Amino acid sequence: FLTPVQIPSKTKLSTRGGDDDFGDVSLWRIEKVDKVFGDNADDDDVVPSYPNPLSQKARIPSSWFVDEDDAVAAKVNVDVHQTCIIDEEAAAPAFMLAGPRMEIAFDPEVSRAAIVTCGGLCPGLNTVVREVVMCLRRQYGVENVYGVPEGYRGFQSPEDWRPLDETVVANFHNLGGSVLGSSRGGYDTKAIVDSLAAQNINMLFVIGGDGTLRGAAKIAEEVKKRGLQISVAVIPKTIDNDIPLVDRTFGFETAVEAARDAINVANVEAEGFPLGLGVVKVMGRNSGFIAMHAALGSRVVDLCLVPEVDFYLDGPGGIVDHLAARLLENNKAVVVVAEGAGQDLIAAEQEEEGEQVTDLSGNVMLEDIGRWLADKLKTRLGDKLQNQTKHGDSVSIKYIDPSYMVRGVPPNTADNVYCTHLAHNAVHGAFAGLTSFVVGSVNTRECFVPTRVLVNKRNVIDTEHQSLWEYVVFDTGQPCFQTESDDVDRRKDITISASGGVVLELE
Ligand SMILES: Nc1ncnc2c1ncn2[C@@H]1O[C@H](COP(=O)(O)OP(=O)(O)OP(=O)(O)O)[C@@H](O)[C@H]1O
Ligand SMILES: O=P(O)(O)OC[C@H]1O[C@](O)(CO)[C@@H](O)[C@@H]1O
Ligand SMILES: [Mg+2]
Repeated sequence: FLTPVQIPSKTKLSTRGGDDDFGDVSLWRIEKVDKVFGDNADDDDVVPSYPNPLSQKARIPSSWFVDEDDAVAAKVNVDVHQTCIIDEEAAAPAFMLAGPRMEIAFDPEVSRAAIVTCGGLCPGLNTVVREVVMCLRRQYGVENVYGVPEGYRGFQSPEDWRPLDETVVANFHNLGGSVLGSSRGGYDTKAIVDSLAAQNINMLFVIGGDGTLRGAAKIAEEVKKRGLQISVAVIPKTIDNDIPLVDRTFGFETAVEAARDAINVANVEAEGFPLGLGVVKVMGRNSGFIAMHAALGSRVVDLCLVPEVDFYLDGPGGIVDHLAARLLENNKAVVVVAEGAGQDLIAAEQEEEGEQVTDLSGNVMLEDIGRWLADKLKTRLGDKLQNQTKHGDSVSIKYIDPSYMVRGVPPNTADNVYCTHLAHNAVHGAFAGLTSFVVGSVNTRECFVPTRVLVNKRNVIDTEHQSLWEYVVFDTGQPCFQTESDDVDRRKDITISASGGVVLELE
């Protein structure tokens, strides 16, 4: 599946020296997603082909259709002297460009599709469902589209599946939460594929986060093992933005706006009281993107704590000194703490290592860093600032945990537009006969990323390169807790995700 794109040997390529003629080199390798009808040459012969109904519509220009080898480069920073990659190993993958193909692999008249929403609720879930239905029915003429209720476990009760059409979903894009319902746990590969086969489904659209994606990869694998022709398309969803490689997940920006509102209230409270200290805890599980973006967006934050950067309370360079100085200087301060930050500090205080509590999906439940931090700061700053002010004020802590307020809201316009891109391209990918792919924006271009490239990886804040995190440290003036890691080659290592993230390999 690694088809190097050969450039004619006479192509002149500027390079840092040596002769200009490299002979045949691969400019990049295109990561091709799996095909529903088999991924080796013999199967290609049997891949059915139908004209895309879109191409029958007079007003659609042929330029709207995408060719097989159109791709999106995953790496955006390359060494300025190197305009092509000679060493195959160094070659960054490029991902297949999303979009409609002139020829499609499924007959729309007999296609039957299922849509499922899994994991935590997220602004935009219903918009994706709406747009998958609209694209299937209006652009491809598919009659039978079903909504699977309550996440993966809904496959076990096909009698509860909801027929979806343009009328049913008309107002979905204005609704928060999931009209179909979601859940955690309840995953059973065999039961899911049995149900897909029994209901003659040939396209499955899975909307979920990192956990859902792991499940979808297993479904696609089982489908392939059984020789079934079912396309499994994943639309990545999570307010945490912890899906790697893609620029962002839908719902994230809406959640950031809601978190920013909570931070602004904390600032109002902090400004309204002598030595007011606003402390805000925000969701994001093991990544700090919501905290980082909301802190930057509000511009009133003196300290932003994220899971990716360890911090300490006491002593030189600790957060207590930093906040004490800010409170004495401005008579107020605001702290944003991501819910996954500081878990090591809480664990260090617990006598014996407790049994890790997990949710129904196996996610480790987090300790409440917000309350823990507010309590610690109240005592430490109380002592430190005692009698430091004219009226002998002590610190006045205003603790805000917006919790589900950041994800239960309807999607903002930017997320609704993004959901439309993702949903329609998931349908185009399925009709192209592709499977086990995640549709997402990489360097602002929608493409199909093979699910296998994303499984067991997490998008985390990039604290090593010129990225958003640097602006946080500049803007808040907070202690920079990172040690200088000199083994980072700043030129070649890149930030793939536009939200200032890099890929963390999970063990
Ligand atoms: N490794 C796995 N294999 C199969 N299914 C999984 C796996 N991990 C999670 N799932 C299933 O995927 C679904 C969603 O997972 P999870 O609850 O972790 O939410 P998520 O998809 O990560 O979304 P979010 O992070 O936004 O909550 C659940 O039904 C869960 O059982
Ligand atoms: O929905 P639950 O099970 O309460 O889980 C909350 C978690 O879900 C998320 O909203 C999405 O993963 C996290 O940010 C948060 O920690
Ligand atoms: Mg998750």
